[in-house]
Amino acid sequence: MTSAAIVIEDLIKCVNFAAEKHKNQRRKNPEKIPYINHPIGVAFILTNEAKITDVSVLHAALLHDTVEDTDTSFEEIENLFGKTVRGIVEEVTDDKTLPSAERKRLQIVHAPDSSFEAKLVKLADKLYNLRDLEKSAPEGWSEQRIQEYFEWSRKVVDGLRGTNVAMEQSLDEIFKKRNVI
Ligand SMILES: Nc1nc2c(ncn2[C@@H]2O[C@H](COP(=O)(O)OP(=O)(O)O)[C@@H](OP(=O)(O)OP(=O)(O)O)[C@H]2O)c(=O)[nH]1
Ligand SMILES: [Mn+2]
Repeated sequence: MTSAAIVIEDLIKCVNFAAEKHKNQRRKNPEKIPYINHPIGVAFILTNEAKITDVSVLHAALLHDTVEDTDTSFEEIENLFGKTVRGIVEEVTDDKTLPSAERKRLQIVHAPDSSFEAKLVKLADKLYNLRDLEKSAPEGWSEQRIQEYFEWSRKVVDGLRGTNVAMEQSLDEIFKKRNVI
């Protein structure tokens, strides 16, 4: 097989793995979109808008919520996709045993110390989620909760800057529209 064929085969294996893991989950918005649309959309922002070709980053984008939100373990990811991908996924995974407010605080604190690869995944994750929020918010979210998510995201993104011009510009336009500047 050519190296291009190996890369494609590995990426399809990864999309399939993420789809299996998220198969019973839906997004929280009223449309109940399949959860897998989110990790695929994050990977697509990275290829299409951020012009990222680092395959480990694309794998990590596809897998970024599997440990946080499904029964997937870091060992499983390492066995199937290698140590580099495992490392990036570990960096972008919140500790779900902590209360939500503490997880949110830690995202702000840890953002500047993240690797370049993890920062790329985090920027794309935030961009996808903020665009999603602009379209239709999760059921039960008040205007205040939506605004707080924008304000918190701004603080996380501030710690991720200097990583990718295209994504940071798109995020800044969203923050400006929301008066979070
Ligand atoms: N905007 C939006 N978000 C949804 C929807 N369905 C699920 N989510 C997920 O919910 C998370 C944001 O909701 P919160 O209530 O703030 O998060 P929490 O569960 O971690 O406390 C995001 O997690 P995450 O991807 O891990 O990112 P992060 O917010 O933890 O950085 C996002 O992917 C939806 O319909 N719209
Ligand atoms: Mn996510």
